[in-house]
Amino acid sequence: MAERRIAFNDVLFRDKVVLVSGGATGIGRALVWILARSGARVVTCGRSPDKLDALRSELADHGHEVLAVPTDIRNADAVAALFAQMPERHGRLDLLINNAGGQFPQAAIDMSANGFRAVIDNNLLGTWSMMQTAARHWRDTNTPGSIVNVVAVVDRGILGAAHTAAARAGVIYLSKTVAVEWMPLNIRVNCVAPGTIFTEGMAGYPEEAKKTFARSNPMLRLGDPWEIAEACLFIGSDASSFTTGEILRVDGGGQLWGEQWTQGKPDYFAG
Ligand SMILES: CCCCCCCCCCC/C=C/C(=O)SCCNC(=O)CCNC(=O)[C@H](O)C(C)(C)COP(=O)(O)OP(=O)(O)OC[C@H]1O[C@@H](n2cnc3c(N)ncnc32)[C@H](O)[C@@H]1OP(=O)(O)O
Ligand SMILES: NC(=O)C1=CN([C@@H]2O[C@H](COP(=O)(O)OP(=O)(O)OC[C@H]3O[C@@H](n4cnc5c(N)ncnc54)[C@H](OP(=O)(O)O)[C@@H]3O)[C@@H](O)[C@H]2O)C=CC1
Repeated sequence: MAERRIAFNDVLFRDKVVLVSGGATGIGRALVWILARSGARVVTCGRSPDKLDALRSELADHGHEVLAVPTDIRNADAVAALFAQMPERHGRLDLLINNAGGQFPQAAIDMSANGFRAVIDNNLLGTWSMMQTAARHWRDTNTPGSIVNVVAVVDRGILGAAHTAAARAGVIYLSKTVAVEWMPLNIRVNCVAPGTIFTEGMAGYPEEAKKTFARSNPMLRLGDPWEIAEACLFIGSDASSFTTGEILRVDGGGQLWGEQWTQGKPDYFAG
């Protein structure tokens, strides 16, 4: 990531302040790298201080300074404290990328109330807390802003992940709604929906399921975190200044052809 080619020039983000949630691993880590190398001042957060320390030192080894603040996006006080640090450190915020999230694969019929709630809390309520806090900051400082929410391709549901399908659909329709409500505040709100992307997050999925992930799209391969990061850069930046309320699917065509079973394909559908 220190060397990889970037599709955009290095002017787009020079001196912009960008907050990326969940930046220590996977797609978030690619985002932090690409933004830092594009000249942005990057702030990130996550629950694990150890993972954030590792990220910070990896970037520092290549001359990039990143502010990484342990924060659980489900905790409203922690989110407020995170946002309070930014003006102090960087003077402003230009772009928020809500990438933090996660779920576990399980048949909907077996989900406990608490398990379902945990995923809604993380992906819908946590993301909303970040969105609203950012919007209030931009309103109160009378400055423009841009939000990118990393969601998922929910058009055909997400088999074996009903909780996250519900949460991501919630984020998509929240985004469409506030894209209009917040336009008078000069805030754009868009979503990037990754297909199946090879990240650390895959560790929690059964081997049987993982063997089939490449067949979730007509390219017959997994996506790469960098491919999602570049899409976020495009839609979050001035390169897409006339775009708001949009969902950019980056899934190798998976919304058109392919199957994704997070728990493996049941016998009923086999053959
Ligand atoms: C986004 C769409 C993806 C679609 C699928 C794509 C398929 C291929 C993708 C492979 C690549 C990865 C995709 C990713 O999304 S990667 C991101 C994955 N990363 C993570 O999921 C990590 C973050 N996840 C979590 O932190 C947790 O899973 C979560 C937030 C959901 C819960 O955290 P919390 O700390 O609140 O959890 P608790 O331990 O307190 O448990 C709360 C209840 O949830 C139940 N639970 C938790 N884990 C499981 C499990 N593995 N199986 C069943 N139930 C689980 C837990 O039992 C609690 O409920 P109860 O009190 O009733 O027991
Ligand atoms: N990979 C894929 O195929 C797909 C991924 N996505 C979504 O893209 C995003 C990134 O996924 P990916 O990179 O694969 O997964 P990872 O698990 O690698 O990354 C998720 C990051 O979010 C952080 N995080 C999770 N919950 C919280 C929380 N409550 N507060 C703060 N940080 C949190 C994690 O750090 P920590 O555990 O330290 O908090 C972690 O660094 C997620 O929202 C994911 O669901 C969507 C579709 C497909």
